This record gives sequence, structure tokens and C-alpha cells, in this order.
Amino acid sequence: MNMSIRQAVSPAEARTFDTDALRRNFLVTDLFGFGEIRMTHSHVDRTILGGAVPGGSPLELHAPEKFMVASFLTRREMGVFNIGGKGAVILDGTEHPLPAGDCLYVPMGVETVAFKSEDAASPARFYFVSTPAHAHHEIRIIARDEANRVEIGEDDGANRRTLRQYIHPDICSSCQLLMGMTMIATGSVWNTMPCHTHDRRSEAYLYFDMAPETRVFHFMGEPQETRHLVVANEQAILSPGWSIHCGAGTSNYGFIWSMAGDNQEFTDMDMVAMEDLR
Ligand SMILES: O=C[C@H](O)[C@@H](O)CC(=O)C(=O)O
Ligand SMILES: [Zn+2]
Repeated sequence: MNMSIRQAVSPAEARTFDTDALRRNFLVTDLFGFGEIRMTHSHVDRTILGGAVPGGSPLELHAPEKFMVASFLTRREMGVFNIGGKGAVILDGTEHPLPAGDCLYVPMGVETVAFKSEDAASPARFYFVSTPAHAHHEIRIIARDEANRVEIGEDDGANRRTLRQYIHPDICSSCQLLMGMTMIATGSVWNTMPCHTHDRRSEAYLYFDMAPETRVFHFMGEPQETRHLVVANEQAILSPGWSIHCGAGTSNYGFIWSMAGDNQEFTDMDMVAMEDLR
């Protein structure tokens, strides 16, 4: 098991960063490794992003020793998506098959978590996001068609997309985690444009479903001080509350978003007027 740490960055510090420093602080390029669980722990809302690609045998998720807790979910909850082949998540010995497009909510208090591929030749690729928790909720599989589905954008704006809210108060109870998936329509390229910030909550995006030669130009920074990150398939970005988070791709793509912080109001956003962007 491998876990890297990302310290919190202030907007005053971020505006001095060159490309390499921006990428080291806000981009996660190495989440998925065959036969491994890899994690990145961000000190913004203590969000952990993880990738698990089980081969011939299941991979067990353990709490890092430094956490001083008995198991990974002693004081945490998490959401899991599978963006690869067939697989299951084993929770306290019970197998929960997780097809691509569905989401699994795993509450605080589950003692053992393991990830399993049905066929090591086309392994499952699990993406998980975990945030601190204080209460137990139910284990839930949220199927793609149970999620809240929202159609947004227009062809004219090249931002037509389908947003699905899975871990969301109307669908599945959680302590603070919100999680969902947005798929950009063919011919559209933009996500989250017009853009917003929400200083009450931080966010993470995992971009996926991209051909190897395509890229998303992800925009971040304070609205009057924007920067970009060039993002390839299955790379994730960390977005502090002060930062915008939107992107334009060289083709269409999907992304899994997650949020943590003071509230679970999906619509709690400070929209940025186009004329205010710099
Ligand atoms: O606060 C909400 C998040 O930024 C995303 O859910 C936005 C998004 O998926 C989209 O507009 O496509
Ligand atoms: Zn947002």
C-alpha cells in the first residue's frame, strides 16, 4: 500500500507556482497500478483519493499505521466506483459486485474492506474517495439509474453533459461525502462552464473514459488568477474551496466528482460571472 500526502495550499502560494509545482500540488497522476492499492491523502478536508486494481487475489485496504486506528473506516466513510472490468468489493466478508456505472457507499464502522477482480486479465479498476465521518449509515449500492440524473448545457456552448448524483442526501445518506459522475456528450468539450467556487467545500475530479491521446485542460485558481493543468486519462485533480474547477477536453470524456466540507447542498455554489474571470 502506498500513500502520498498533499499539504493544503493557500491561494497566495498557488499564484506563485510554475507548471511543475501546480502539478505536484493539485494533480494526481499515479492512482492506478496493477495488483496495488494507491492513495493520496489531501490535508484539505482530509480527503483520501484511492485507486485499487486487483489481480489474481483480492487487495485488502488497511489504515496507514500513522492513523492510529484499527481499520481504515474506524473514523471514515467512503464511496467507490469501478471504471474497469467486472469486480466486487468485500465488506466484512460479504461480497458486493460493483459494475461500472454503479456506486458503493461504505459507512464508518465497516472493519474489513477488500477489492476483487473477476478476471485478472481484464481487472476491475476501483476509484474510491474517503472523508472523515462521525456516524454510521447503511451500506448502499446505488445503481446508475437510481442516481439523480440532471441534463445540463447546450450544443451551442459545447457543454452538454449528463450529471448523476449518487451519494447525495436525496439518494444515499452519508456524513459529509457527496459523489457522482458527469459524462460529456459527443461533440461537447466543456465541464462546469460557467464555473463556480464553493469555499464551504473542497472537491476532487477523476477524469476517465478518455482515449490515450486526448487531454483535458482543467482550469483552477481564484477566479481572477486562473491556471491550468493538462490532464490525461485516469488522472485526478484536487480542488480547494477557493478554486474554480472546470475543464475543456480535446474530445468528450467523463469524470467522477466528490465533495467534502461544511454542507451537502449540491447547489451551494458561488457562480463566477464571465466578465470577472482572468
Ligand atoms: O459542485 C459541483 C461540481 O463542481 C460538479 O458536480 C459539477 C459538474 O459535474 C458539472 O457541472 O458537470
Ligand atoms: Zn463544484
